[in-house]
Amino acid sequence: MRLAGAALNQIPFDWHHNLRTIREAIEQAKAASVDLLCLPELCLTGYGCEDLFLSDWLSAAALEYLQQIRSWTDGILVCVGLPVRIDGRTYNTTAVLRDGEILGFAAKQFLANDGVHYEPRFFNSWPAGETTTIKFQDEAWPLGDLIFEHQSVRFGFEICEDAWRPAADRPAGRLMERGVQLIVNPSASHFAMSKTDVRYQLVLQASRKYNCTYLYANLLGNEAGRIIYDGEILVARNGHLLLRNQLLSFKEVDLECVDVDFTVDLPPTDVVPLPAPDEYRELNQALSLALFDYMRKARSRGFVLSLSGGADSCMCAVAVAEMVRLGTAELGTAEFMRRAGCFTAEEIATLVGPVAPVPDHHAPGPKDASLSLLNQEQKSVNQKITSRLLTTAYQGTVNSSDDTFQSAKELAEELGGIFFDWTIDEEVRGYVAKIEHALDRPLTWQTDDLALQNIQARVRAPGIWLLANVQNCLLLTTSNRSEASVGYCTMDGDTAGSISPIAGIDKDFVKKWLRWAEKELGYHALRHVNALQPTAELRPLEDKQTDERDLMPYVLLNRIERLAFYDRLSPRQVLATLVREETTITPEQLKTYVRRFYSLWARNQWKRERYAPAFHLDDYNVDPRSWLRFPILSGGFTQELAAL
Ligand SMILES: Nc1ncnc2c1ncn2[C@@H]1O[C@H](COP(=O)(O)OP(=O)(O)OC[C@H]2O[C@@H]([n+]3cccc(C(=O)O)c3)[C@H](O)[C@@H]2O)[C@@H](O)[C@H]1O
Ligand SMILES: Nc1ncnc2c1ncn2[C@@H]1O[C@H](COP(=O)(O)OP(=O)(O)OP(=O)(O)O)[C@@H](O)[C@H]1O
Ligand SMILES: NC(=O)CC[C@H](N)C(=O)O
Repeated sequence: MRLAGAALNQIPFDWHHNLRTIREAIEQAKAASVDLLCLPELCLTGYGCEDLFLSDWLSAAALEYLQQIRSWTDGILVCVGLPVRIDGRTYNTTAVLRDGEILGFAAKQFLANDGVHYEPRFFNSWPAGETTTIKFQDEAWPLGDLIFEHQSVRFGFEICEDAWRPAADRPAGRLMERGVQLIVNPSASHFAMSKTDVRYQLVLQASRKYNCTYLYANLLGNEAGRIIYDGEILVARNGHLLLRNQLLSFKEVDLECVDVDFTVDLPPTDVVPLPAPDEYRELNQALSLALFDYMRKARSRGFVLSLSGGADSCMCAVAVAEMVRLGTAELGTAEFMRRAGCFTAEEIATLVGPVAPVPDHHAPGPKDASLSLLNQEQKSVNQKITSRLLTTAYQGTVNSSDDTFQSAKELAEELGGIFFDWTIDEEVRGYVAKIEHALDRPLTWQTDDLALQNIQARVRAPGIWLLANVQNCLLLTTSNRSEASVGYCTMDGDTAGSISPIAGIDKDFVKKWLRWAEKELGYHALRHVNALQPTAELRPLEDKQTDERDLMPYVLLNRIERLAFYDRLSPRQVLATLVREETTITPEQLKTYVRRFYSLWARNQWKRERYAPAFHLDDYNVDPRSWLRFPILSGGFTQELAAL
């Protein structure tokens, strides 16, 4: 039997788009003589419809649209994910279609309720062993804990989270008792660095443990704004890996197939581990794809960035250039520009000649392209595209240094982005003078340190917003997770913007990634920033302000953050862990850092609530709208910290 999975890049309740990609996948599968095709979880509506899943109309519309898909399934069995609402309860299901008929709906039994997932808010879990009937017009179909048969192969479902539960709970064991040979898993499993390894083990070990064939297909791309899907497709049999695709493709449909002969036994084998994932490369691909999808789905014309020459803004700039490099390498220049949605046919023709009307489904995947050196011609084409998609500005003050200016200017030139440079001292002086006049006293660094820092960061916002508005672009804000944790940012100043691409990753990782990008991606201009200490450059230069002097070493900040909010330890436990781990810092100093972290954390929840939408990239983040909820007003750990 020829099995296929198709990763789809969907958009919440964009029926036209979602049906088009589903149809495209089915057509590709038919052309490849596929017998059974698995599409991702909830691919008909999109996974990220949020509270709309609670409305009657969304599921009703999905069932209507499912009827259109029936006629595309002649000669093939297709699994299509959609919500079904029965008696005011919504179930997360996969419809099984064949030869124009709906055979039934398998329903998800375990709902994802951790990290970025809030499924129990929208869905009800389906009880194991039960079935019901749903009616539509004059037809009725079974729904629930079902098994199916195709070409004499019995198969059943685990829908995403179903497979992440302990062996005693998950459906697989019960499916085996019912004689199933194939488990199909349609998923919407969010990207996080290194997560592919966990998924690989899950699928391979299940195929081994249950002595079965396991077919897994994930969603693809930045579906709804924050969460990225890597489009992983896996097929395993009795511990053998039969198929694993390139992840994080820029294609809308990534179909992969493999033949399995169910009439012949395959002796079980121990699972061969994957090589350790390269997180720098993974992040590069995920960030590039996330930006591309966000830009085109928001119907924007590119990005504007206040480029300080420091680590955070340099990383954001490189990410846009990498979006162009990886996207053109996989899709080809013309198709990349067409999909970006903001280039005219004339612009595309000028850069690449006559536009190819049909995308090439067999173009190499992102892995092939990610680290290969570009020829000079493609490099120059990419720079021209980047000049349309990235506008940057250095906005200096008397506190800015030549080092950061050079870093910003050279990087923008190397990437091909537009670079402007102006100073904001006049505006800062204007505001300060107004307030001095109003208060009838001078503002000084001795009395008004933070306020004088913040006004500089804020004065940078209106100009860069104006530039973004006139160009119809998204303003990138450069905050990282470490800054977000301790509120080391000026609200409505350097937080101003419409997306925060790197707010999910910590500052230490940002610095390491930039060193990797200089060496592996060959961006030589990064040598400047890689030689700099992170600094806000908001105090007079002779003050030698650095982030780590204001706060604490970033590695330590990151460790405290993880212990406190990923491992969920108490302040006392965090301190005890640090004292055990850190041999070069005194316990008294560690106590100061722990106290500083927790008080800044609690005081700055309101800032995290106001960050621009951020991508989920690491195994956790501090965004209250995706991973980590925390009260805005609280006791602030006062007693816990006093007791340390
Ligand atoms: N719970 C709450 N809900 C709502 N608002 C609350 C609040 N608690 C305080 N506030 C208000 O917050 C305001 C203070 O916040 P805000 O004005 O943002 O400023 P603030 O947090 O006081 O200071 C900003 C910090 O970020 C650092 N910074 C700024 C800019 C750039 C960089 C860099 O790394 O480049 C670093 C700077 O060195 C300083 O340490 C006050 O007006 C206060 O009333
Ligand atoms: N001179 C400047 N010109 C333009 N933008 C600036 C300037 N200084 C600060 N900014 C903006 O404010 C943001 C916050 O500054 P921050 O210091 O946190 O980041 P960074 O300068 O990119 O990195 P680092 O902290 O490593 O120096 C910058 O990323 C940038 O968008
Ligand atoms: N959609 C889901 O059920 C996803 C949950 C699963 N734990 C994952 O992260 O992949």
